[in-house]
Amino acid sequence: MENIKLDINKSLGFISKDKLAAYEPKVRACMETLEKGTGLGNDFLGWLHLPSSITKEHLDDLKATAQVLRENCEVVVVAGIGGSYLGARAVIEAMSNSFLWLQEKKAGQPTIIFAGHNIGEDYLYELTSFLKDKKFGVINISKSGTTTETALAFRLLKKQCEDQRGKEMARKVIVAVTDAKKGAARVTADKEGYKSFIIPDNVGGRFSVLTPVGLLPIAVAGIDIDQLVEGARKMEEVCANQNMMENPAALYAATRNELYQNGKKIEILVNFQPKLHYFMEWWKQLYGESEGKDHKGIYPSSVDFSTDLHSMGQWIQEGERTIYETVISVETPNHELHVPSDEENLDGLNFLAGKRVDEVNKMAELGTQLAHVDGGVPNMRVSVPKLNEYYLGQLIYFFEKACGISGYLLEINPFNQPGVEAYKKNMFALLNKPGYEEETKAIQARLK
Ligand SMILES: O=P(O)(O)OC[C@H]1O[C@H](O)[C@H](O)[C@@H](O)[C@@H]1O
Repeated sequence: MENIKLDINKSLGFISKDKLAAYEPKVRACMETLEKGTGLGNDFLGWLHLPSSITKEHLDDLKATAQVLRENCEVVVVAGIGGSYLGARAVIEAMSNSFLWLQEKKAGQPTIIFAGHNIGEDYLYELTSFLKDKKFGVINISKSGTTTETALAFRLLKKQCEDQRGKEMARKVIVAVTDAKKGAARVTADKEGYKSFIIPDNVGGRFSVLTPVGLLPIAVAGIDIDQLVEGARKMEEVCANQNMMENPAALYAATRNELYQNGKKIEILVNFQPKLHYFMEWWKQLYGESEGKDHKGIYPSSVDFSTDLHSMGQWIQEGERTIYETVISVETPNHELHVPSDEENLDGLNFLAGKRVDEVNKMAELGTQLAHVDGGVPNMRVSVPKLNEYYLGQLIYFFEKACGISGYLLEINPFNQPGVEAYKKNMFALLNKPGYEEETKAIQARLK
């Protein structure tokens, strides 16, 4: 079977080949640091050999729990934020029919809804109203078990589920994914007797999609988690290659760092398949939280093409030249659709008649690549044979491994996120959270 492939040719006009080649020993050293666990953040390396260490028993346990939710729920609400929801959402949206939510519901195929990733009162009001006559379940996902957004949504959902379905059924259809010992989510799960899964200590949120954080909701959505893990396993093998040119993660890490050294401060991840929108969101957290430190780091951004060519295309073509693009290109769509011919040709589209829609999309992709490279935007391309679980698994591991290497190349700790606490501290102080009395006083004084 083929693998995903990285093509950096269209970046080489912007960086020196020799300088890129000089990354080989550095990249190898970063890979060794990861393997030996001798670098910064080395207590968060559980993701590195995660795919190859997942057992069949673990997958069976996840699938059995998913089945309980599938059999007993019309709707399953996945409560989580950041790394505790983006991976699941990325895979579920990539693998689901775009119009699933409008289709007639099938028994045993619950609708998946996400919550706990915002504090929008209208969002939560509308969600709880929608759930009023629904047989729903909840997967409460939080590594720390104390994240305000998620805890707040879960408080509402738990009560509603118990009120509507009774304590006993609620116990069956509420599942927790959290730390083994710490946090309020663990305390609640143990006290209420919920089925729970553990997020390993050494896997940070943004690297946790292949733990129950991602695997459970993905399995509930009816998506093949065996294949997802299988694809990741394959990439774990491919990305262990010491030869930089044969290791896509190493090559991607080296190329983006050399682009960065040449003033390309912003990476735009591009898709030409709207189903990949949330995959980009997952990727943004992975790279943004990992690399944005010590006043360094490429800013990860994303666009959905061709949609955003009609909104952001101008900026990308002619704006400040601090950007480069990484395109995720799906080689073959899962369905076939041809452009019909029309005798009258009123719309003038007969030049496309008989072509597959994807042929038009691919020419948009090629035309965009040529235009943007001409406009001074370096381009990398990750080609994906098909949009399926196996290749999504490959993509996930490829980007994770590259992120670890890239962070070490940048000489930061890619596995912590101290900056995220700043807003939380202020919010807790403003809300008079017990334990924040001093901060409350200080912040009130600032606001006078
Ligand atoms: O899983 P949780 O502990 O609820 O955390 C959810 C998310 O929020 C935090 O603020 C972190 O910045 C993220 O890395 C994390 O993924």
